[in-house]
Amino acid sequence: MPSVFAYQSSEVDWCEPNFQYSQLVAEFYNTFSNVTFFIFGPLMTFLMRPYIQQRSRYLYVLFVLFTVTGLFSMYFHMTLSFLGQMLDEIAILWLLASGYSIWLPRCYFPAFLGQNRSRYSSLIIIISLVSTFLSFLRPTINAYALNAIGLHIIYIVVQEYKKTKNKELQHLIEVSTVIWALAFTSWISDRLLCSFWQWINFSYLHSIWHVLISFTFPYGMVILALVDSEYEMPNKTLKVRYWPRDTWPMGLPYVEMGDDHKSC
Ligand SMILES: CCCCCCCC/C=C\CCCCCCCC(=O)N[C@@H](CO)[C@H](O)/C=C/CCCCCCCCCCCCC
Ligand SMILES: [Ca+2]
Ligand SMILES: [Zn+2]
Repeated sequence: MPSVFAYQSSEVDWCEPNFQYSQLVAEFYNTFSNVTFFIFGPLMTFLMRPYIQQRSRYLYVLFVLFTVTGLFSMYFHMTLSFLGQMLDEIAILWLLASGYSIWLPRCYFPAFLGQNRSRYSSLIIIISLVSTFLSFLRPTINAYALNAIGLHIIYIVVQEYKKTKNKELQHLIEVSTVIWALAFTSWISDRLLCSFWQWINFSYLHSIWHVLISFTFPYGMVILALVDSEYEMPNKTLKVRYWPRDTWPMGLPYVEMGDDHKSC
């Protein structure tokens, strides 16, 4: 039984040919396409810190986990080791869990919890701990399970799209859902259609997944903050801004705290 640290000790191997450019980097493009995680993670943390300090400092955990996920994904693709795979997938699990515990609107809580967020968060922690142990039983299905959670997040967001009258929120949901759909299509194509992609000598879809899914993070943070504020901070206004300039045709969305509504 090879060591969990050993190169290619994971049962998962992506479509990109291995060790094409270096004996130290198994999948070159899949390794370095994670760089956007190291840009968006710290940048979004900096841009959204006024919101984080008003809403919940636990959001720093989510933002840090996003950056750490990119680091573990880089290590995973560099080595294709079992340790790399598990670090990557467990980081994603806890990233999603932190988002669920802070931002899932109470109306989606299981009925037996009532509207009690602290009891709900305790349930999320228990489920995440159990899932962490279960992830070692059939590691090859972990990523599919994590994508199924992603699909649930999209479902929640689409339900909120139907409820809201906020045109800017609707636009952000439309854009992020298209980005996520393109990302997931790239991910599943790399997994299931690798022989075709290798035949046409284009086996870089998983690298495209990394870049596209990293873009869902800024959009996801803004969407969930706007949705959450309608339920949890109805008297506060959030302003959507775009980095580096609002006036630029393309930019990274983030939220700023607006002036409080003074209820008379
Ligand atoms: C109410 C719930 C709030 C939850 C908010 C969470 C938002 C998280 C946003 C982005 C997370 C990106 C994580 C990407 C993982 C990158 C590492 C990677 O590629 N790992 C692969 C191996 O290298 C592995 O095979 C991937 C496994 C699948 C990961 C599934 C992630 C689901 C992300 C769902 C994003 C929904 C965004 C919704 C936008 C409105
Ligand atoms: Ca490979
Ligand atoms: Zn990857």
